[in-house]
Amino acid sequence: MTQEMKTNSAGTESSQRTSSKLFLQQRCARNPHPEVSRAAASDLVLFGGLHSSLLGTLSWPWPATNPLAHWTILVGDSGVGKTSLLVQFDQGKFIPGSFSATVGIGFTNKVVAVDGVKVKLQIWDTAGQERFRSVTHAYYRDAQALLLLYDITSKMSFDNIRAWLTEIHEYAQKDVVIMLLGNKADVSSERMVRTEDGASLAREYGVPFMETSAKTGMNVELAFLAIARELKQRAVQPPDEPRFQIHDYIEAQQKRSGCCAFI
Ligand SMILES: Nc1nc2c(ncn2[C@@H]2O[C@H](COP(=O)(O)OP(=O)(O)OP(=O)(O)O)[C@@H](O)[C@H]2O)c(=O)[nH]1
Repeated sequence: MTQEMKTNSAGTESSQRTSSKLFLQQRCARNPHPEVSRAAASDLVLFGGLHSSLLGTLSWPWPATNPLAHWTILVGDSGVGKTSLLVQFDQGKFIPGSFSATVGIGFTNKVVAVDGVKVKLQIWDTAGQERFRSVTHAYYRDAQALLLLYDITSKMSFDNIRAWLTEIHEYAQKDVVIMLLGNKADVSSERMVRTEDGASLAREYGVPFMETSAKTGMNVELAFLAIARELKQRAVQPPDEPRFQIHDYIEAQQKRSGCCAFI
C-alpha cells in the first residue's frame, strides 16, 4: 500500500478519506486543553512534513466533520490492518503491497442502511505507531464506537490489547461501544493467536469479538454493520422496546452465513 493510499482520498461518492488537518485546527480553537492543543499541533507538524505532492492530491474543499455522523475509531498496533479493513469496507477491495504506516489520522464518511434507515458513520483511521498516540487519545473522548484490532499472526499485537483497553477506559466515554477484531484471519499458516484466546479476552472485558480478514473481506461488513446497528438503536430506540443486543446480533448473522463468531 502506498503512502498516498494511507493518507489521501479514497474518492467515492458516499465516502471521503482525508487528512484531519482542518479538523485539528478547529479542535484547537474550541478546545483550549493543552494536551489536545499539543497533540493537534504535533499532528499538523507531521502532516506538514509530508511530501507536497501528497498534499496536492488531497481533495479540496476539505470535507468538514459531520456532526450528525456516528464517530467510530479504528485502533490497534501499527500494521494490524486498520487502514486495510477500512478500505475493504469502504471500497470492497484489498490493496496488497509493501506496508506504509499511517501518518496522523484520517477519516472516511460512510452511509449504511439499517432496517431501511440511513446511518452515517464517520470512521477515523488512527496511526498505530507509538509516536502518534497522543493524537489518538484526543479523539477517544468523542468516539461512540471503537474497533480494536490485533493481528492473529502477531502475538505482540494481541498482548498489547490489554494496554489498549486500559487507554480506552481512561480516555473514552464510559458507554463507548468496543469491538475486538482479530484481523488477518486469512493467513492461517502464520497464526500466532488462537481464536479461543481472542474470544476469551473479549469475554473477560465483555466486548464482542470476531476474526476478520481485510484481504478476503471476511466479517468486515458485519463488524461495521453491527456497530452501525448498535449506534442507531441507541440514538432512536423507544425506552419501552427491548435493548438491541450486539452479541446476539453478531452470533445470529454468523450462523446465517455459516461462519464463526466467538463472543
Ligand atoms: N494477509 C493479510 N494482510 C493484511 C490484512 N490486513 C492488512 N494486511 C497487510 O498488513 C499490512 C499493514 O496493514 P495496514 O492496513 O497498513 O495496517 P495499519 O493497522 O493501518 O497500520 P498503521 O497505519 O501503521 O497503524 C499491509 O501490508 C497490509 O497489506 C489481512 O487481513 N490479511
